[in-house]
Amino acid sequence: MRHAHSVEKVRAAEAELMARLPEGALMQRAAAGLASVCARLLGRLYGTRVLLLVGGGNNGGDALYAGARLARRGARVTAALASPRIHEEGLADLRAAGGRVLSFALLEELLSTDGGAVGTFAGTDLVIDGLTGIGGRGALRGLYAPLVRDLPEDAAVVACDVPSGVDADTGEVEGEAVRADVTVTFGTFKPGLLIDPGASYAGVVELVDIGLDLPEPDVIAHTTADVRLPRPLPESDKYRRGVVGVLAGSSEFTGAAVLAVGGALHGGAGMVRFASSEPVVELVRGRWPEAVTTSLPSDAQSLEPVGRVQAWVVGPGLSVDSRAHRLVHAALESDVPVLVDADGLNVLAGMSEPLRRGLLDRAAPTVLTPHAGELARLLGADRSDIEARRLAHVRRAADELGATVLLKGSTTLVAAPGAHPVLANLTGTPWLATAGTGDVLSGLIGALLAAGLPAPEAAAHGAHLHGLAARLAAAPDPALSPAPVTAFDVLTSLPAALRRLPAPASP
Ligand SMILES: NC(=O)C1=CN([C@@H]2O[C@H](COP(=O)(O)OP(=O)(O)OC[C@H]3O[C@@H](n4cnc5c(N)ncnc54)[C@H](OP(=O)(O)O)[C@@H]3O)[C@@H](O)[C@H]2O)[C@@H](O)CC1
Ligand SMILES: [K+]
Repeated sequence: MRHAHSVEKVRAAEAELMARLPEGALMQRAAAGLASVCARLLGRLYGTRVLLLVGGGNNGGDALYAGARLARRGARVTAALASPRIHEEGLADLRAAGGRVLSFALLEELLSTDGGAVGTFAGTDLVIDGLTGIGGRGALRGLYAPLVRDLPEDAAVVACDVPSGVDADTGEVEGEAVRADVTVTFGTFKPGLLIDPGASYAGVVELVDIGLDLPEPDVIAHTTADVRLPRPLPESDKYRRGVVGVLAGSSEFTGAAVLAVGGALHGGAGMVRFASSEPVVELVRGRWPEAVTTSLPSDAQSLEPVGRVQAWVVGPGLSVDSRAHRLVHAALESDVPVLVDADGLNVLAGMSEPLRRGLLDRAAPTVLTPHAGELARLLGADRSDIEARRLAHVRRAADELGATVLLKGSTTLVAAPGAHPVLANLTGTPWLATAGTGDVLSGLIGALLAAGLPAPEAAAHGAHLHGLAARLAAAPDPALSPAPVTAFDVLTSLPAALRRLPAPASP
């Protein structure tokens, strides 16, 4: 499990530790960790060319001390000073170790010429980015932005703590930011390293322990070893493994129903009950004879004819007409966990606030699985604002809507109401950005809810498995390059993804 803490918590833990350590000891721990990762990446240090991007804060200090360590082992180190104020002891140490310095004035002049710094930096083997760390705020200013634009293309880039230009707390990137191959982060992950767009700038993240004593994390991310599902016992019958009810599809959209039912079946449901209008039912029955189906008349008021279920999935391809409204109402008025997706969310977004609040105020858990556009409609917010500030919005949505909210995206986030850590799913892949994959996900999470998993876990584990399945579908053989996948490929790769999980936990 990866833990990430807010800047505020990191600063408090640092202050507490620094009070007990000799002056500068913590920075030396950070610099030693950074230098050792760089040395490992370079393999041979003697004669290699290292460029330090040095900002005006302690992040720059880390880079200078790490550069001095590399210089003492034979590397040719140059520090580009991007601020008129520089960590003095760090700079003195680099000079003492034989490092070269490109002063602020010279750098300013260089960056203002036509070719910028590109020519001067040519031949660099490794760049250490020490412009901003947890103290970085907003778009890069001054020399920082043009410097980042002029980085040598062939060099490996190692970010110190956080890629400069990425907001450590949120992953927001305003304008320019360093694209790192590796980020060496200190003490704990920062939320911005796990959440896009920041996560996509961080490359491989290496954690260096500097001895911080940290409280509860703000964001967590699972590895596959953390995804533990209940084990079906020898005496488990289909009811104990969980019966999922799927309410999906309309005359306009039929495929979503097939995919959602398939997601539930491949996700390990003991049984899937499916209900919709007759033509959709026929299609689902044709593809999944194992599903138990019910044709509902368009004016059906109750879900009683469908039979007893342990969780409902409502929404994929449902349309937003009066029938869709009745089905969403009926599912949410039940006493079992409900997942609302796609058109189900649009139905909720179209309701008056008091009506929606009343429906979502239920004893059993509710999971909502919007993408940014659907969440924007639900919260009355701007889609681009949701994309840029995903963490804040998913937290707010969970609290305001009183439900577990899974916000889809290249890093899918899961938040539950209250002060719990938000989960960032790291298995996502661009291959998942294709029509119908969301329908598979809703069926899959429905199966996990029906199996009795708490809502946040069902959503988190569902997202993990779904991403893993997409990766396996895109590249079944890791030696081959990945190929585009369809939602159906993701569906049929779910069993392979499930086989990668650790041995299931006993209930
Ligand atoms: N504390 C500790 O014990 C330890 C801390 N450690 C290290 O310290 C780092 C935190 O250091 P920090 O607090 O000095 O902040 P930092 O990230 O260097 O940034 C501040 C500088 O950046 C500038 N700046 C900001 N935004 C900017 C922008 N958009 N565009 C341009 N400039 C911008 C800002 O300028 P100003 O706003 O003051 O003009 C200021 O000069 C942390 O990430 C870790 O690496 C480790 O050694 C372990 C021990
Ligand atoms: K940095």
